[in-house]
Amino acid sequence: MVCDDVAVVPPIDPLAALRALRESGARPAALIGSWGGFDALLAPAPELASGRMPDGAPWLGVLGYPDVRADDARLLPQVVGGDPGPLLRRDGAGWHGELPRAHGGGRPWHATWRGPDPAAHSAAVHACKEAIRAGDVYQVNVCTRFDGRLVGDPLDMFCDIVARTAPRKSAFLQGDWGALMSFSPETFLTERDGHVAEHPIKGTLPRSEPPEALRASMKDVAENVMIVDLVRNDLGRVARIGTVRAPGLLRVEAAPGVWHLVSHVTAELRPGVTRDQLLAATFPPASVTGTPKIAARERITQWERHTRGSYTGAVGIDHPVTGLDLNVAIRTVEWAPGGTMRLGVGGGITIDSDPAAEFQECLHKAATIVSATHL
Ligand SMILES: C=C(O[C@@H]1C=C(C(=O)O)C=C[C@H]1O)C(=O)O
Repeated sequence: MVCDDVAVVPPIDPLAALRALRESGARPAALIGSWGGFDALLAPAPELASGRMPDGAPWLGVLGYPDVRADDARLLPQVVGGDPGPLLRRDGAGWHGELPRAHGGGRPWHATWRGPDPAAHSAAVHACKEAIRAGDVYQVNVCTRFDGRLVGDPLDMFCDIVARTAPRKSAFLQGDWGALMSFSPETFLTERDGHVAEHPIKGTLPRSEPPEALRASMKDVAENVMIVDLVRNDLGRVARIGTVRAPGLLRVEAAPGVWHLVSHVTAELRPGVTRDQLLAATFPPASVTGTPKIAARERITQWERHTRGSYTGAVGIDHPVTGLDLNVAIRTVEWAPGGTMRLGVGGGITIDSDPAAEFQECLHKAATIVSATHL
């Protein structure tokens, strides 16, 4: 195609399209990777408001982790969502919807991060192992946090990190309340025509290790299977009897910087189950809480030093063209106007956990985000 100074070619790369939408003055949202049968969904001007949950109408947004520590306030509202409006969608056949005609270039940004406190994390891991020994819990996902500052527009940080790392389920949301940059590899929950699925991840090794080592690790396999059982239990509360299945167990998949073990659990919803009931049965996600779930959530609030915020909640969409499709909001950066950022990291703790190795695993999970600079 021939371009001159004035001719403008519609961008076909979703990240270029996202940047072009910014030039039009709107505050676009984006879901990029694998979402409801599409590899990119762009909402040029979504109507996002604090507190709006999925209720069966078209919805795009974030559901933050519900629990808070009394001494650590949230950075962003717990729930932000609303009507995505017209969606630009890209699949194997190309784009559906009219792409912006503007050209959207990148702008420089600079992020600085302070890492989590190893001693506090280690204390939480020890407390967890004691609780497992006492028979209170079997596994708890124990988390900590990086704190950061961004000079620049979070949209540019999001685009550069997605371009470099291609997470399976990345998402970008923004508003007066702040912004969310989600670089998640994990699908939490999908639903379409009564078919429901969860794809829990549990088991992690850095990409420098051979992937076979993950399937050979008793600890990682046990961690995953415990969470599959919890997911089966969660879905069983809203599924037709006899329909909960685990058709794929312990598959090794590549994610930015790490290998993961991924399992797949499916079910048929009982007729009449509402979005509210489905989320009440399954949210917050099994893989980022622990088992038994209620006990694990109580312990998390005692042992972790930080309110998780959006981290370990879910980001996604509920729409006639995609069905319900939510990620687990891990590898997810919260940004508040002014530049403060938070990035939670954590992992499943079992009786076999070594505190130092668990801390190292947190660093591996964060590495592709906290080491990123403007390209
Ligand atoms: C909690 C995180 O990840 C979760 C814990 C995992 C593990 O323990 O192996 C793997 C994927 C996630 O379900 C995180 O990335 O912060």
